[in-house]
Amino acid sequence: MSVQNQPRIIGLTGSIGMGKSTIAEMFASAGVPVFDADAEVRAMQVPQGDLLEAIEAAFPGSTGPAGVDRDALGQQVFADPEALARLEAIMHPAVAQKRETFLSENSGTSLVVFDIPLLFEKGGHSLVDHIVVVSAPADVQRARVLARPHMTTEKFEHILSLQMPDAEKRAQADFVIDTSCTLAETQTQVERLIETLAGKTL
Ligand SMILES: CC(C)(COP(=O)(O)OP(=O)(O)OC[C@H]1O[C@@H](n2cnc3c(N)ncnc32)[C@H](O)[C@@H]1O)[C@@H](O)C(=O)NCCC(=O)NCCS
Ligand SMILES: Nc1ncnc2c1ncn2[C@@H]1O[C@H](COP(=O)(O)OP(=O)(O)OP(=O)(O)O)[C@@H](O)[C@H]1O
Repeated sequence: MSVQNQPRIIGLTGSIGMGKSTIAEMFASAGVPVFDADAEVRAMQVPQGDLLEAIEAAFPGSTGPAGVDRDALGQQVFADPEALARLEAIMHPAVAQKRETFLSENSGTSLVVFDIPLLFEKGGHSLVDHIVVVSAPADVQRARVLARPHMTTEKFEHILSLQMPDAEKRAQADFVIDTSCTLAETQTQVERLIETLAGKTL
């Protein structure tokens, strides 16, 4: 939670394919600094990335000249809860450290966003002041995800089963942004939300 001289923190989350990354970009273009947990994960998995060695040690053969082979590692860990927990134990403390650095770099700002896909699942909701859940009807979500390369119905359904159901996320949200409308309409929802939160006292 924010303390004096710390920015107010918006926790931005949502299940696979709901439009969270798109909304995060809208916050960033409105001038609100965004901490992107997924981008930090990816940055630590490229060649020379901070965690390449640790990942190779835990998952032999999962890295190469192009860094972590995310498709292959994804297939392995999404199929095996113990392996996923092992990967998370490597990634999450490192992401937490990057988040602290981001906060100290933005200590003069009034509002920041933590874009964290697994905000509820991993207890990150206790770190933030306002929870924003990005949501869309299940059929819209499914169509978006199945249109992605390397995605199958089985993989989509399995990832969904690892995530808290959308209805539960919405029930715990302070604000819900619906993305089943046009991008322009979503943009308006984001701008209104920033106005609301900028004027709000905790
Ligand atoms: C396993 C990896 C390599 C697969 O990469 P890939 O590019 O194939 O998939 P991507 O990252 O786009 O994830 C696809 C979907 O799965 C979800 N997902 C990712 N990690 C997890 C997880 N640990 N538990 C549940 N869902 C997850 C994402 O939110 C997304 O909706 C990658 O997801 C990873 O390194 N995950 C572990 C780190 C992590 O927990 N990240 C979450 C943010 S801290
Ligand atoms: N009104 C809308 N708001 C947001 N996204 C929309 C909207 N209409 C269509 N889309 C499209 O839906 C897709 C949402 O993908 P996005 O990567 O933002 O989802 P995500 O929730 O971050 O997914 P993941 O959890 O898998 O990373 C994008 O291709 C985006 O252009």
